[in-house]
Amino acid sequence: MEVRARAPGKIILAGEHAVVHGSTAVAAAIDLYTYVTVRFPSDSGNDDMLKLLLKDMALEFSWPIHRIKEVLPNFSNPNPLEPISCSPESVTLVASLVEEQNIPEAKIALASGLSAFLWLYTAIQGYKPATVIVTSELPLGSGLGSSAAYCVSIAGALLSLSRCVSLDCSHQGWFIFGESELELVNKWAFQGEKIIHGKPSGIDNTVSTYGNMIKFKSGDLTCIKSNMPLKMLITNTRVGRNTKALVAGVSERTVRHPDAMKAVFSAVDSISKEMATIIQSPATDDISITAKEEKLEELMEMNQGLLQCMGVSHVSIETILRTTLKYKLYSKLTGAGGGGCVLTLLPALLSGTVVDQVIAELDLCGFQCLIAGIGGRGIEICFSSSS
Ligand SMILES: Nc1ncnc2c1ncn2[C@@H]1O[C@H](COP(=O)(O)OP(=O)(O)O)[C@@H](O)[C@H]1O
Ligand SMILES: C[C@@](O)(CCOP(=O)(O)O)CC(=O)O
Ligand SMILES: [Mg+2]
Repeated sequence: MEVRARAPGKIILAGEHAVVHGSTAVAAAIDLYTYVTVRFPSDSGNDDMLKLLLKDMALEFSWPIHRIKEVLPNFSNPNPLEPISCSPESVTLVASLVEEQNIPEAKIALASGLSAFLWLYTAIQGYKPATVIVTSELPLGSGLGSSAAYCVSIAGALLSLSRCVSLDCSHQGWFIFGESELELVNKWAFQGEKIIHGKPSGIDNTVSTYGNMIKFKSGDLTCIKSNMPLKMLITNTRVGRNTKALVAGVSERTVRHPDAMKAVFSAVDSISKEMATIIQSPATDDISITAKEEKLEELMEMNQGLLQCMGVSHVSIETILRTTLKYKLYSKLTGAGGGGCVLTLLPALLSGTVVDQVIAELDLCGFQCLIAGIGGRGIEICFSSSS
C-alpha cells in the first residue's frame, strides 16, 4: 500500500507580512502542486531506514531508524489526532540529524525542509521505516508557498496512513479529506511551517489545505466566492530569498518603529478587507467588472507601497513594476518578497497581444512568466496498492 498526496501552492493577493502581525490577508490556491508519496517497507524492501527522495533535484537522504530513536527518544508514542507543538529543543535535535546528511552547499536552504520532514514524520508515524518521494511543480523559495505545499502534502500523506484516521483505501483516484481530517492536516502542517518560516501566520498552510480563495486573520479563515474573472500573471524574478529571514527583518523593523509599523499594518488590514469585498461584490457586465478591476489595481499598488515601507521589495521587483506599468498594468510582490514572484492583474478585456508583449519584455529581462489557475482545490490524496 502506498499513498500519494498533492497540495497546491498559493498567491497572496494582499496582506503578506502584515498577516504575521495580525492584519487581514487574502490568498488563493494555484494549480501548481507538490506531490508526496509514502511507501512502507513491504513494498520498497527498505527495512530499517527512513528515506527521503527529492526527485526533482535527484537528491536522496536516509536515516537509520535506530539513529532517529537515539536522537529523538521522546517521539516513541505519537498520537496523530493530537498535534504537538515543535519545541525549540526538538527542532535542534532534528537539525542535528539533518547535519549528518551530505547536503550540497548550493542546496543548503533545503536543511530546514529536511528538518520539517523528519519532525513531522517521527511525530506522526514514530519510528516506522519508509520511503518518501517528493516532487513539485512549484519553484522553491519564490513566494508561491512551496514550503506550505510541502508540509501540507507530507502531513496529509502521513495522516492518511495512520490507523487513527479511517479512510476508504479502495477509493479510486484523487479524493478530499473530511472536515476533521483537513483541520488535523492544517495543524500538523503549521508545525512544519514553523520549522521553515520561524514565525508563520498560518495563511499558506491554510490555503494549501483548504484550497479556494480565503480571507485570513489571526488563524481564522473565511472562504471568498469570487464574482469576477480574476486573472493574474505571475512573474518570477528568479532572485532567491528566504522567507524566514524576511519575516524576521520585518519584525526587527517593527521593534525599531512600533508606532509607524502599527499604522502600516493597519492600512494593510483595510486594503485586504476592501479587496475581499470587491472580489465578492456582484458584477453583471463588462463596465462593472472593469470598475472593480480598477479598484483592485489601486489597492495592489497601495499594498506594494506598504510592502516597500516594510523593507521587503527588491530591485528586480521594482523592474517588473515599471515594466508592467508601461502597459498600464498594475503589480505587487507576492509572498515574502526580497525577490521571488510578482503578481500582475490582467483585466478581463485586455487583449492577448498586450499580454504577449508584456510577457516577451519580462522574458527579455531574464524573468520567468506563468499564468496559473487560481482558487482551485486544496490537499487531495490517492491510494494505490503498490508500485
Ligand atoms: N519540494 C520540496 N522539497 C524539499 N524542500 C522543500 C520543498 N518545497 C519547499 N521546501 C522547503 O521550503 C523552503 C522554501 O520555503 P520558503 O523560503 O518559505 O519559500 P516559499 O514557501 O515561498 O517557496 C526550501 O528551501 C525547502 O527547505
Ligand atoms: C510573508 C508571509 O506572509 C508569506 C510567506 O510566503 P512564502 O513563504 O514567501 O510563499 C509569511 C507568513 O504569512 O507566514
Ligand atoms: Mg514559505
